[in-house]
Amino acid sequence: MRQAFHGHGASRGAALGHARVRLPHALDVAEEHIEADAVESELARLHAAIQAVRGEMHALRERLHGALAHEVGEFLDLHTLLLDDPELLQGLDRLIRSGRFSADYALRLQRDRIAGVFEAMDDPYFRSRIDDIDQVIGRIHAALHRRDAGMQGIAGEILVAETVAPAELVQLQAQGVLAIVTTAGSPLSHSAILARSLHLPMVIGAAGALQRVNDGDVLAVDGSSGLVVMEPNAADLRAHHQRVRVHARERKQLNRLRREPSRTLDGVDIKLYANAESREDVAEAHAQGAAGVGLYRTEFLFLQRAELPDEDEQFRAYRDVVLGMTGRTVTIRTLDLGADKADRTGLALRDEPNPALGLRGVRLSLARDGLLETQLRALLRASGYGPLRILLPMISSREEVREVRTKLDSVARDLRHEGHEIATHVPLGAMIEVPAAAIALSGFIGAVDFLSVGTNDLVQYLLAADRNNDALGDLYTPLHPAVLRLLRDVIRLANARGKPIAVCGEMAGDPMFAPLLLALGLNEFSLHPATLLEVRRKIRACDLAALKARAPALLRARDRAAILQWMDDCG
Ligand SMILES: C=C(OP(=O)(O)O)C(=O)O
Repeated sequence: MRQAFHGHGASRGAALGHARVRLPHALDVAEEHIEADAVESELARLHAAIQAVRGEMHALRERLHGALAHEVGEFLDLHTLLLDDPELLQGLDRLIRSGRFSADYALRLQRDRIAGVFEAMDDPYFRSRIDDIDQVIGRIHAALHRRDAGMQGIAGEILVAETVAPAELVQLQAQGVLAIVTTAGSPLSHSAILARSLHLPMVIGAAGALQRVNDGDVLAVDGSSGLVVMEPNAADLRAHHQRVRVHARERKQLNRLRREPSRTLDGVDIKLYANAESREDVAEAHAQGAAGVGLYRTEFLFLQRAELPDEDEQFRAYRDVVLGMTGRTVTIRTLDLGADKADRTGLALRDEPNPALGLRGVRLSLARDGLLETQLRALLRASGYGPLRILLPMISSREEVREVRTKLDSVARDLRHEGHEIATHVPLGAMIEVPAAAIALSGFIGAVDFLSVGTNDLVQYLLAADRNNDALGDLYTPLHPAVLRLLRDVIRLANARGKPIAVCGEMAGDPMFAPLLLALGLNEFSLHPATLLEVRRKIRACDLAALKARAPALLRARDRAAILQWMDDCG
């Protein structure tokens, strides 16, 4: 019987196909004992399963590159850590050896024990990690029964689940899943962001779908409006086919925008730069007609390896980005390790009590002998090949900018002395992501050449809401009056002082935020190339003067609902 579910459209695109339902993970295994002489073979079965999961995760990581390697890699690292956790492994062995439990039941006992510890913690971050434990244990359980935890045979089907982890999303896409429908989660979650960059249709928060939909039911999914129809009737099918036609036409039209300017209806050119962290991203940025690279994340060079890249290796990487953009400006951010960007080089501290507030970004670069100098040397050498700007992460004070500036000048003198060809002026900019930097900007704006607002971190620090904690749901959002007012102040000051300013957080890559950012006076965006054309299309439909006239109403908004209303009114 026809039934409709309404969720949030998290990633555009329409899909029609059979449902594959995955009920929330519950290891519903009854208590099961084994004979004494079966202990060794049960242990061997378990160890083989764990080994198979390690192999699966390794293979998954090998398939990742570019932004995916960074975004999904974090989750894979966490899952690998959990998989190698001695307490988990020894606990399982103990339960099988001494308790004579089957491997399945031992897994269930260990899952419940670890989840119990996490559930009892006050810290919502740890509570939210139970999902990761379930995924790791679920993978081992699937491997014990030689099933693929990534749901084999899902090609051409639509997954209906409570949530889907980012790492899984990549695997599901590789397996040919048509679309994803979840009953929980937020459109700003990592998985939603990832689905958008993978162009995989996704609806989030389709309440009731798990209770009503069964394997094999036919679903029509609209990733734009968030509508999911089970057993669609003739009218639904017509609507679906119409959506597919519209979507195909839109893609075609979008592709035509590659060579068009990002110009508002009233003729103002807006610069759309790309965020990148790999050769592939740079090539895509170039192909989509980005004005340049607005944020090149150099962490990519330092992650997933034990030894530091030396000056020459860094130089070659930065030079290739500059060459790849054929004369368009390239903005390279100095190392932003620490907090959620964990490394294996031993540079970042391991056990900080509060890593997001710890030794990260420029603080780490300044604290480690020679680290910044080596990177600045490599960057300045690359500046001999085309326009390059240097961007500093996690700036919170004037002193930090000055310290880097002094080092930059001294490194430039040395390089010239050594006979290197470097640009006469390499602009130095600061990320505005720490509220203190935003508030005290007037005190150091004179010391920088440009600014880039990292809204991902700015929002987390301003609202005291961890960006990686899905349990916080709507609390982590740019749709807060404090965020908008701070953005307005920072953009206004930069514009008044003639300093170029971009927003380079996820917010800039979501077309729905474009009118709001334009109203606040922003002229430059830096975003993942996957959504660049959609943002360009949105900008081309905006009347900048009209939006600016409505900015006071936006800034008067007292809550999220009022901001959303403003966004609705302004299209
Ligand atoms: C772009 C940003 O930096 P990160 O690489 O930490 O997401 C940001 O914080 O908005």
